[in-house]
Amino acid sequence: MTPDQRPVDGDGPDPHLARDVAASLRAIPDFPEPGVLFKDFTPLLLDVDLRNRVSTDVVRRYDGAADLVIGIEARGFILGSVIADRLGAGFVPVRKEGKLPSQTHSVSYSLEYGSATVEVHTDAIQAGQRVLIVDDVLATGGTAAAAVELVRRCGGEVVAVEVVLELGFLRGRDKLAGTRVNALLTD
Ligand SMILES: O=P(O)(O)OC[C@H]1O[C@H](OP(=O)(O)OP(=O)(O)O)[C@H](O)[C@@H]1O
Ligand SMILES: Nc1ncnc2[nH]cnc12
Repeated sequence: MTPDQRPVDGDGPDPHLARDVAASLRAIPDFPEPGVLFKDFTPLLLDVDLRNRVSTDVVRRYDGAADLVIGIEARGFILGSVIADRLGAGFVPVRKEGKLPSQTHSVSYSLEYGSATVEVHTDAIQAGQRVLIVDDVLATGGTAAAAVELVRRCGGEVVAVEVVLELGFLRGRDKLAGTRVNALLTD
């Protein structure tokens, strides 16, 4: 049975997923600037089976519970769109400043290396829609908190923030009080 054919319901948690994801991540010192240990998840994307196990794990948690999935530019687009497909949910890109062509809501924040502004189309999320936010890494929490704020400005309801890796020492969850946060793996 290929990973895509595995049943979602009744298929219990994947007991070795966190271990296998941890083994696939690559740590690059001093990227993108001195002092940052960058966790690179591109090896995970190369591994078809592992990538499918990650999305299966997320889909199992939110099957029927989300109308939309947000992926945050750029790395959040990759798993976010796969998960949206498998949930049968619409996909909403949250993009860095100036990239979305129509009217936007906009939130600025700081992260482990620098600061940024993210935007969403004002008409992408309708009032009351249930929105799952997907990204690869939760570090300081600035990016995820900005995405939560964008959903609220549109009148949507945040179901949860789902990430592959949480850098616990940066205490990103502190910026997400009241929001369900799930990480496959915490460092
Ligand atoms: O919790 P935070 O401190 O906000 O950091 C987490 C964010 O940092 C990375 O994105 P980055 O802005 O580097 O953009 P990229 O996905 O385009 O590489 C990562 O993909 C998260 O979105
Ligand atoms: N240390 C880190 N590795 C990968 N992505 C990140 N985003 C913010 N901090 C990061």
